[in-house]
Amino acid sequence: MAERPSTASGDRARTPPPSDRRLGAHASSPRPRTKDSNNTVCRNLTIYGYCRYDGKGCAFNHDPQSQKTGLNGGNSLGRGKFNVDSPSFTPSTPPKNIISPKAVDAAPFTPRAGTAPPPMIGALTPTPVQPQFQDTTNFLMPQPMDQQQSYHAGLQHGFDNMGHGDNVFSPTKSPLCTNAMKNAAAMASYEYTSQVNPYAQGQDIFYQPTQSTYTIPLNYLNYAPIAPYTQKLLTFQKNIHSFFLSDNLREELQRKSEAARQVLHSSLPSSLNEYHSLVPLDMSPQKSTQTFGYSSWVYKAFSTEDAHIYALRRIEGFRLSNENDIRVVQRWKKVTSANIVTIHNAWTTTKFGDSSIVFVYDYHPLSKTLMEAHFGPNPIFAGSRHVPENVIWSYIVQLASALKTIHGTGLAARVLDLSKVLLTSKMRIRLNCVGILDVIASDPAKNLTDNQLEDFRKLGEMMLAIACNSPLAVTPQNFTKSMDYVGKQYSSGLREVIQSLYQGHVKNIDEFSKVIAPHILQNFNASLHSEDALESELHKELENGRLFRLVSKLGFINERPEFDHDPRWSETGDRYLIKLFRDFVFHSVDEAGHPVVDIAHVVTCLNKLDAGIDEKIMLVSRDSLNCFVTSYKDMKRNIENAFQDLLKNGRR
Ligand SMILES: Nc1ncnc2c1ncn2[C@@H]1O[C@H](COP(=O)(O)OP(=O)(O)OP(=O)(O)O)[C@@H](O)[C@H]1O
Repeated sequence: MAERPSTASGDRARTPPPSDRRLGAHASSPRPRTKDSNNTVCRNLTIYGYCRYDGKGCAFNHDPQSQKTGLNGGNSLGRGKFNVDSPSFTPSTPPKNIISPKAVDAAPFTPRAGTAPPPMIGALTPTPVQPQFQDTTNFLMPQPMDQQQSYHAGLQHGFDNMGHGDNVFSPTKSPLCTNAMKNAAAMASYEYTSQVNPYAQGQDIFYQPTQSTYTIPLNYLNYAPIAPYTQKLLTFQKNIHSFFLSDNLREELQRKSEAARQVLHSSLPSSLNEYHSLVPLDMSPQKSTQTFGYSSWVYKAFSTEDAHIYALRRIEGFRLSNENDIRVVQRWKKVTSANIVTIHNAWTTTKFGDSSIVFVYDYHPLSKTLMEAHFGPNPIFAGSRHVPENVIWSYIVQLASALKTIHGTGLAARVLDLSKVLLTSKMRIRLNCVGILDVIASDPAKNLTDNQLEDFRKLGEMMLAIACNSPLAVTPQNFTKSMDYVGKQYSSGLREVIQSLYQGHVKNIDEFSKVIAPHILQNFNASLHSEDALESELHKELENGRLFRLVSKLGFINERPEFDHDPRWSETGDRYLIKLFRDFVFHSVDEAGHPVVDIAHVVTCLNKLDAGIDEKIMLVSRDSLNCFVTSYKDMKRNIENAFQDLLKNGRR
């Protein structure tokens, strides 16, 4: 058997459509039959002027003479019976129905259905097929393609390979797939057409197009998962996790969402400025005045201005003596860093029955302070003998990043303390309560440089406490013992960094950044990995959102009670097919009549429907007496028409 030409240069024209390869060698090939091909001028000559497979297996006619003389009618070059040299056409008898000149005054034609595509008669009228068609061998034979179709399919197939090469949704290969499904899928003849542009049907309220034209019909709707791939599966293997957000991430997000929406009836003020529904976040009964010199309280609250959730920190019993002190908040508002909890506002209030000052910060649900995370009742590294070194480096790098921003703005953090650093998600920390001390304890005697040096010293103290797993390790009398412990458990690099921070040898953030540069790069790499993983997760949900909209459409259309008595709604025409299609997608049964619950099948069908591909499907009536052969493309149009009908009468 001559080898089939298939190159990237356009000769792919004769590459069989995917269905051929998928269905095996017995499926008929779209290659031209020898008898016809001898006479048919090779299309590559027409397009490229030559055929690189001339004499190497291409079965078409490559004789330039035959093109000139119009062999086979010469129609492939437009030089057949009728061409530019033909004499002009004069009818031998005058036409009977001549259009009257009055027709010029006729009203212009306005299509009733707006821009909706014209219905295809064949598709609107389902053709009952007798049950003997269940002999699927009939369907295994794809229609022979003419040269034009073949060329088109070749191009389309080449394009399709870009995003769909692995055929991840081939139901015929799915291990979960039943024979009933396989039969239906085997009937498929994949002839992707260039007309399918799912976003170009401007009537769809779910897919409002932003651009009206595409030069290439991009097939956006084929599912193509992106790296990183957590599991190595074969192309035909799929599991439920490949379609949805991972369980752990989903649970974490759900729990955060639940915490954010929590409300509580309490004796707290019902509102503070534009904030309402206060929920206390500070559960510890002991109030320490160590950081601010005052007791502080934290509440979650909703804003009436933007409906976002914020954390309000109240400093109890503070009386503002100088109005200018609060202005520094404006400077702090401009300090934006991924490692700082952003401050938004501050004002004084007497609503708590005393004179307090309230600072507004971003709210990070379910966050813990480093003090709670490492020394609270459920420490995060309870199982291990000491905190892993990479965790401590990550803390150092993140807090150095916060200090770089703060010091670079001409400010000092002044709140580096284990109880003022929030762990907002895994290994992700943010410096909290920035700006408070500049308002309530402005100290003109201490200049900015002193405060910045103090920031480094405090950072050293925090890291020493975490490395030794004890807040008491930082006292001057324990220092030598603590450093010995760090020297034994961790690398000399970490020991030196902690020691120089603690002893005040670090003078500025740029110098310090150079010392920890290798760890900054390591952290940067880790955060890019994490970003990739999250993007991959996001990508899965993107597909699900689209499919959910499609399922919603089906739900809107099927089994509408108000049309129950209208036989035209669900038992005839398009809607009947939609109903059967719904059965095909969701209500499949295996050979023994048992329900098939296979989400891979559902996702596959919905993706194909959304893409509106030409693949054929067989829909069987519920009494099994009739079968209908239709295509996803027709189903897509039917559903769209039915949905548009609903919209015409309904309220949105
Ligand atoms: N911006 C915020 N978003 C979400 N939760 C926060 C925020 N700020 C603080 N919290 C939470 O509120 C709780 C109390 O925080 P706080 O800073 O008062 O710690 P603390 O250990 O009680 O300190 P102190 O003893 O100084 O009051 C902590 O569990 C913390 O996670």
